[in-house]
Amino acid sequence: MYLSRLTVQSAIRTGYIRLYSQANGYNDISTDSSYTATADVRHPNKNKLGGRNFIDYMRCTAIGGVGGNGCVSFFRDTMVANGPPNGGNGGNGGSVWLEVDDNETSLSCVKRQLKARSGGNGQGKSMHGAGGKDLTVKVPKGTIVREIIPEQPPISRVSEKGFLSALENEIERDQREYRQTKESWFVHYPQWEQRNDLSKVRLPQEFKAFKWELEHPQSLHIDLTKHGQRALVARGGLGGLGNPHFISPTERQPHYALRGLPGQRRIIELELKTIADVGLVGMPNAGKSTFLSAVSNAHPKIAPYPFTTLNPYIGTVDFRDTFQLTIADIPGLIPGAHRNIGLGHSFLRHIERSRVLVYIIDVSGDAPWNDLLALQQELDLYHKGLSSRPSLVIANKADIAGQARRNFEQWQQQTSIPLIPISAKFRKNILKATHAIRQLVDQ
Ligand SMILES: Nc1nc2c(ncn2[C@@H]2O[C@H](COP(=O)(O)OP(=O)(O)OP(=O)(O)O)[C@@H](O)[C@H]2O)c(=O)[nH]1
Ligand SMILES: [Mg+2]
Repeated sequence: MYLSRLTVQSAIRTGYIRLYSQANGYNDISTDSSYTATADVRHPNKNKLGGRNFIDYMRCTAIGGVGGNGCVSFFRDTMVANGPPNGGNGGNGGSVWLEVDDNETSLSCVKRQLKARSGGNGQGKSMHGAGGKDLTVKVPKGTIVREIIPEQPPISRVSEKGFLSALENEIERDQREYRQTKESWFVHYPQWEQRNDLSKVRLPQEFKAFKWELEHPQSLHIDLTKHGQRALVARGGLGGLGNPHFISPTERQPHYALRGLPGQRRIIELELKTIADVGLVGMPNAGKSTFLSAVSNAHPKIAPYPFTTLNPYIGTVDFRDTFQLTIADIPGLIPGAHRNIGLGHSFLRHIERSRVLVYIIDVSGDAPWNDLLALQQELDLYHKGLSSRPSLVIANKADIAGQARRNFEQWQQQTSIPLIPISAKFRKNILKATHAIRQLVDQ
């Protein structure tokens, strides 16, 4: 059966694949080798598939709030014409945090730009500015945060010949730039820009340290794995200092104050790699979602056409002795998934961290053992050695008389991997399957 790229894409998106498949024998899709050989079904952005908003990878910019400026002000009263300085300090800018929340399942709520609030400016009468509010963004458990370091500008090259003079020029330019930037760190009293001499003013140590931190950022790589875990992704800028801070024996009435510093700015990459004890792997239509809904509290969509499940579902299995297991159901895999056929294999990241893999195979199909080999091959092509994780095979649809039993008996004789026949639809032999899975997880 040949399915053109457009037909399948639009059919999946609009749900028409059900009609299309019913007319063409949809059950053959997962096992028909011509399907895998000829179909070139690509999804440029699987996240947008079907209008769903499940997102497991994104890039965003985190920007800490700007610190408020310090204030230049002097005490004034009816009897005091030139009182002492009393400008308040600026408030610190807010920081951007990521926090794990178990109720989140996708990165779809994370905005492209995460910006915290700025600090308030200082005011006269020693009134300090308010601190900017932090921005806390909720992310699902299993989110990995990495920083993307922008490309550095090329280092200037100095020719061998005029080496010393070129070096001198460069140092002079650096000093000029430093003076200019130092000027820009201060606010002046009105019409005092020319009169203020900032050459001898020393910057506070914490400002220098913060500036150094801004210019030499530590790269970020955090794995958020526990509920409530927080990660600081962009620090808010420091608030500026009011003019009383600059009083010295030689300068009793400073007419300048320090500006607030900008917050950290980072481009970060968020990747969600779901954390579940068990990952379900299988061809489309094998009954993965039916199995998950039979054993757990999850209710994924179940339908008799391939690629019903388009994003991972996590279910929790409760045992009588309060033991709990989490199981991840992911979209079906087909041979060639590593070449982006079907839904591709990018969603395999959601079972990459599972300790145990459970293959759900439709035992009523032709040569189900070939399905297992194809799945293992795809797993290894995604991540070498992934298929050697502890695993077992659930031979589903054992209720289909005749073919299922013949296949199962033949298969059992030729394999060493544990095979458990079940009927997920009719809830048969489910307990045996869950206990076998638990044993594997316990090991
Ligand atoms: N007869 C029988 N049918 C089953 C059994 N388990 C699942 N089915 C049917 O198989 C079809 C596909 O089931 P799903 O659970 O959606 O399959 P899936 O593996 O999640 O499929 P995708 O999400 O598309 O990868 C549905 O019509 C189910 O009713 C079973 O044990 N016996
Ligand atoms: Mg499914």
